Amino acid sequence: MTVIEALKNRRAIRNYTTQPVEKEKIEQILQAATYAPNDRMREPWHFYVLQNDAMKRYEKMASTYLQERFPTKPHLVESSLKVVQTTPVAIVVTADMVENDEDATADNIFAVCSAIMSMWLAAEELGLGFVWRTRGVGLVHDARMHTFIGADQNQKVVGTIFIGYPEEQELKDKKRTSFEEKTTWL
Ligand SMILES: Cc1cc2nc3c(=O)[nH]c(=O)nc-3n(C[C@H](O)[C@H](O)[C@H](O)COP(=O)(O)O)c2cc1C
Repeated sequence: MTVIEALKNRRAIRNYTTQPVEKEKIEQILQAATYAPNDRMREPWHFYVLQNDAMKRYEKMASTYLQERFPTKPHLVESSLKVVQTTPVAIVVTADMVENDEDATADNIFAVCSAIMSMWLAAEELGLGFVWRTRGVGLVHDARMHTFIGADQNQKVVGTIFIGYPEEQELKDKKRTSFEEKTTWL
């Protein structure tokens, strides 16, 4: 598989089989992340891997959050929790924030985004489904996730990654705007 092919094939995969994900594959994905470009080699990422009991604790925390956030939408709460229950592995990725340096902090977040994309492509090559979540059960924008993983004060949660072997499913093509419409040649 060429890089261009992996880029074209890559999709957000949200439904998984019950097949466990081998530790070696999780490690390959984490290793891929560490090759990402990053300013001044700060390597500003950290990965919190959740499986088994940790996923159960995550589900409990997500349940409290979702019920508070969507008190009038029990179906949404239920379907969101099902997602957590049926995901074998989640990886919460943080970026280091640099005290009194907003620009360096932003660059660290950009580097972590690059690392997550590398993880996504590695998962594609390894035959694993992958989605980067921020909203809802992703809990990236809620302090509870930060507390749950035991992150330091200087770490910012950037993504909650869900990984598993993909369930057979037909994915609708997503129309992509051509680069011509998104490009200005100066
Ligand atoms: C920063 C970021 C946040 C995302 N958050 C979510 C999310 O909270 N829930 C979700 O289901 N998908 C999430 N996604 C996945 C996108 O919805 C998905 O990539 C997009 O619909 C394009 O589909 P594709 O990845 O299959 O090409 C996120 C993707 C990115 C890059």
